[in-house]
Amino acid sequence: MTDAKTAIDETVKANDVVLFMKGTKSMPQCGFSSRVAGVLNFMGVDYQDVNVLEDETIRQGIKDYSDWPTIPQLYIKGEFVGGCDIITEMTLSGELDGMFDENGVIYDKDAADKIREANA
Ligand SMILES: N[C@@H](CCC(=O)N[C@@H](CS)C(=O)NCC(=O)O)C(=O)O
Repeated sequence: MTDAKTAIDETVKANDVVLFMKGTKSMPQCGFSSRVAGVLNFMGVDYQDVNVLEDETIRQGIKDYSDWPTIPQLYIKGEFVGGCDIITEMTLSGELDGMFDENGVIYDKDAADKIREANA
């Protein structure tokens, strides 16, 4: 295993929810990352953010790890869930709530409903 793959593997296994993003959860540096972090922040999810702009090997490594060409990338319990488009759709459909429920991830259901109401 490469160093990057090992580091990614350890991170997604050690944290229930991980967002590989450009920038940080408090200061995203890309609109796509900002959107996903914004959803998770608004829903009060406790997640680990990984700023790929700080490490080129992680930036490339995460694309190889998931075989997905772009960032952001959200992982729940070690499994790749999706990027910005997928997470946006899953938020609006309620599928993300279901995935959090199934995996015991704590989040604010009212906040999730508010996002859906605002986008109805
Ligand atoms: N449609 C994508 C949008 C994300 C995207 O296009 N990301 C680009 C620009 S931030 C990217 O990661 N490019 C490769 C790179 O910058 O390493 C999604 O749903 O996540």
